[in-house]
Amino acid sequence: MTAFLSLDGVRRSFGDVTALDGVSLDVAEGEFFALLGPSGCGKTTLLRILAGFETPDSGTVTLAGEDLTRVPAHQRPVNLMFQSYALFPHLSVEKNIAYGLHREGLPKAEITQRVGEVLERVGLAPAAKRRPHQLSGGQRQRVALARAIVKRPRLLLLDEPLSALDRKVRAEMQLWLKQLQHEVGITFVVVTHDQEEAMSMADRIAVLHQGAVEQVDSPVALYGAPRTWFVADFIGGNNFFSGTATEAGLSSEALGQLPGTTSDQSAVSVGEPAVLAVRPEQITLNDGDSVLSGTVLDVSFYGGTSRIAVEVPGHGTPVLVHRHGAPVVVPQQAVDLSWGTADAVLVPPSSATAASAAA
Ligand SMILES: Nc1ncnc2c1ncn2[C@@H]1O[C@H](COP(=O)(O)OP(=O)(O)OP(=O)(O)O)[C@@H](O)[C@H]1O
Repeated sequence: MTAFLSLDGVRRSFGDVTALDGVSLDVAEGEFFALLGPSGCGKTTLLRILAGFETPDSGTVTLAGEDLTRVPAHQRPVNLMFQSYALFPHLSVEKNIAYGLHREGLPKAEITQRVGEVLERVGLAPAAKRRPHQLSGGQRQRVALARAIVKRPRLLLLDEPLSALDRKVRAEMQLWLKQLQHEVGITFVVVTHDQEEAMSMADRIAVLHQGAVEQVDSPVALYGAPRTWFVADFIGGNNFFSGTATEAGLSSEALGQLPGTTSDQSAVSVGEPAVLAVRPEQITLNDGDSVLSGTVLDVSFYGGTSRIAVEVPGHGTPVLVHRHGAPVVVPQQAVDLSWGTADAVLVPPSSATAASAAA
């Protein structure tokens, strides 16, 4: 991959809080890249450093071969779309969009043409004369995006772009945002704490934890081959079992041999302490094999999927199983659980996992 945007060893502390602890990342041109992590992991600080609103204590930021680390925000070919959208309430949609171009002193005819094009692109041409308060949340969000892309930045930064929208509109906008990015070809870096949002939109995701990058990968690779316990826990649901890594999975004192595999990049060696992560949808019930036996505690039907909690003697937390369609088991029923070697991943243990797996 040829890097378009590169961060190299970026550090930033606020007093004794280390917000970024040596972050290195490469983003390709035209990529839709997500920075994902829980509150306080440093994603906003990283975005502000990319925008030029914050200076790293050390490390560099390079865009298209140019060192941007000391370049002021207004001289960067970068635009940041704020979470709050920050639209001017007294200006019409088209004037909100044109505002930045007027400030750049572009000729009127060019402004009219560019604003017209962008209004069409975001589907807001019929609403051009309206004020922000006459728009829905989704439409306001489109105005904010139109205002950002009309300036034709090389890099567009989006801070939790969909967080103000309700669930249904958000799902529509995720699709729309991805299509828009594809059409305009601008490199997007989006910050989100919502893993589903990152997974549904981004080409690649950097998972941040306590100011450091845990893993950078495609959504499918993050889900299927997490390298660390944190990633396995943060991306989707997982059942965790702790024990010792073996050639064919995990050896657990209480549960015996559990099948699993080591992901290519994870740092787990045979004979060492490890945690086995098993996705609820990879576990089958009563299919003739038995890796674990237990008793059904609870069954819930979510329309399309059933979620079954199974109590397994020797394991402190219920094992969760998802299956398509209506439930085929009932509470108190004895069940056999099974999964294949390729369906579960070994990751290095962490103190938090060891505690919850043994609880
Ligand atoms: N200006 C500041 N002064 C002091 N501490 C700060 C400042 N900005 C950020 N921090 C601290 O740095 C850490 C990372 O903050 P940051 O805002 O980057 O996290 P985040 O992942 O974006 O979180 P959130 O999702 O809650 O916005 C936090 O512990 C935060 O309290």
